[in-house]
Amino acid sequence: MSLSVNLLAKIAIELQNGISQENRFQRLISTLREVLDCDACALLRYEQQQFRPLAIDGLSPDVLGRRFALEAHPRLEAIARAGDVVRFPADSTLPDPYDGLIPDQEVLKVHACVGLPLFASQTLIGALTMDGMNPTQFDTFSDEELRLIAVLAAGALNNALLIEQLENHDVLPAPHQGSKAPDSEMIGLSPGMMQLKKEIEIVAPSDLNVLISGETGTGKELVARAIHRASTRAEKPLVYLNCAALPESVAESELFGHVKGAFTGAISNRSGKFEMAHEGTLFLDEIGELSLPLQAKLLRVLQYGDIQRVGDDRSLRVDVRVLAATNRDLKQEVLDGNFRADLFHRLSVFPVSVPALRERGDDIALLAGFFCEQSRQRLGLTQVVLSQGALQRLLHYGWPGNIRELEHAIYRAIVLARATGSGSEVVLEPGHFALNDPSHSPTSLAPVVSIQEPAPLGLSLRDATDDFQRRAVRQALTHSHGNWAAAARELDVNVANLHRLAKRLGIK
Ligand SMILES: Nc1ncnc2c1ncn2[C@@H]1O[C@H](COP(=O)(O)OP(=O)(O)OP(=O)(O)O)[C@@H](O)[C@H]1O
Repeated sequence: MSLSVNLLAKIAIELQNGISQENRFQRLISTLREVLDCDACALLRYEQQQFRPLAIDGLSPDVLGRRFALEAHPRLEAIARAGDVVRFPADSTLPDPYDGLIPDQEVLKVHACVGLPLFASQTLIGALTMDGMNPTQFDTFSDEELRLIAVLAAGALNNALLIEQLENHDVLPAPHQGSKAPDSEMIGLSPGMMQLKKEIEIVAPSDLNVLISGETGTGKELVARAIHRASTRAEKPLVYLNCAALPESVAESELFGHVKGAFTGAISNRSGKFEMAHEGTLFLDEIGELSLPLQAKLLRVLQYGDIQRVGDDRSLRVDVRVLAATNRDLKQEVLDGNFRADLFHRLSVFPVSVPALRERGDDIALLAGFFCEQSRQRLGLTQVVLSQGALQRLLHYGWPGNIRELEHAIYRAIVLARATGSGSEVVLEPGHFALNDPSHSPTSLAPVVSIQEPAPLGLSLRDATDDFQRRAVRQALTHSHGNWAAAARELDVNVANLHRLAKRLGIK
């Protein structure tokens, strides 16, 4: 079958109809899959040397969260470089980015594969990929016909992107709104995440202080980065300070700096985080851990916009936007007398709440795909596939440690699967995930695991050490009913160090 005028007209009309719809990309891809009779079809956006799936049909849901770096995917690189229709030979040995990701096709052997680069004013903006299990599936379509589809799809994609920009009120991208760095992209399409992204867009260009709340590991730091990146201060520094890891003795100097001789050890003048963040943004992580005396000093800066270095009488004016994050219920902390009400109101001019992973539905699949692809590259593997069983397991787990826990779980599962399997293609099965808490409630603690159990075989020394430390910390937290100070005493470590360690291990 070749494309009749009627079929081409159908594609054009469907594309046009879909443009203003929210699911515009999905409509585009479903029409193409039907008309071209593909087994799998994807529309990818090209940005910063990587392809990002915008819509997929016939592919595993986690593909939507994967990011395909050009350098790591020779087929996609060929499409990006070609400038025209690319028909891969059915027996091509170039690895296929969708190998193992088409349901019921565990291994993509001989198959038909066509890639269409999409251009707007000679700039590559995306690609369409089509896969068919019948090696001759696309032979009936001429290059001319496929080119026509590419032109129609490129037009639709470009229009949709323009509409998106207009809806976001940025007709032309301002310099400070440059594309996000690939490693700080916020993955997620669930209603909660879409709402959060909207709120970030609204608040970023204002100069308001923002209080970002959410459970541990939900991505509060990522939200802070996104706000800074989309603000008028983007070209200036974003300075980070974790209030939980701040020993009381040096906290004031860390925040406001000190002058030479202010205290023993102050051998020279030193600027604090506020000065470093001048004209930029200061991100105060775990603000709920700040002591009451320091809260009073912070409030002063927010009120009057000046600071005093420790040991100095003079005031320095600073222009800093403060973003603060907490996983505590700060309102409750105010009621309990642990947090100043006036500071709370100053910080939470615009409160933003980051949803827990268990409330994000299918985002779990997207994030799992994102971390599979990230770990695949990190470990130099050819392919990492999430089996249906494993995906179901992830979807039904409570994720008390949220995205950080998912990220670590995927990485650990891949290391395990690699150690027990052979070759560089890894399939993650439910057994590779040690998730013990399917009925998580927000107050439940991490599962109790005996630290006597040996580490799983096949882990590197570093992974085995991490595994042991993770168990020890969890056990101490269980004994202390979640009281970090008591857990730190049991483990004989400093509480700030324990917070840091737990964060690195994905426990908090
Ligand atoms: N939407 C997301 N897409 C991709 N990665 C994410 C997303 N949200 C969080 N992450 C990743 O999860 C990890 C934890 O995120 P982050 O440190 O921002 O969480 P947090 O809420 O600040 O945690 P804590 O309360 O412990 O400080 C990071 O590696 C981050 O890159």
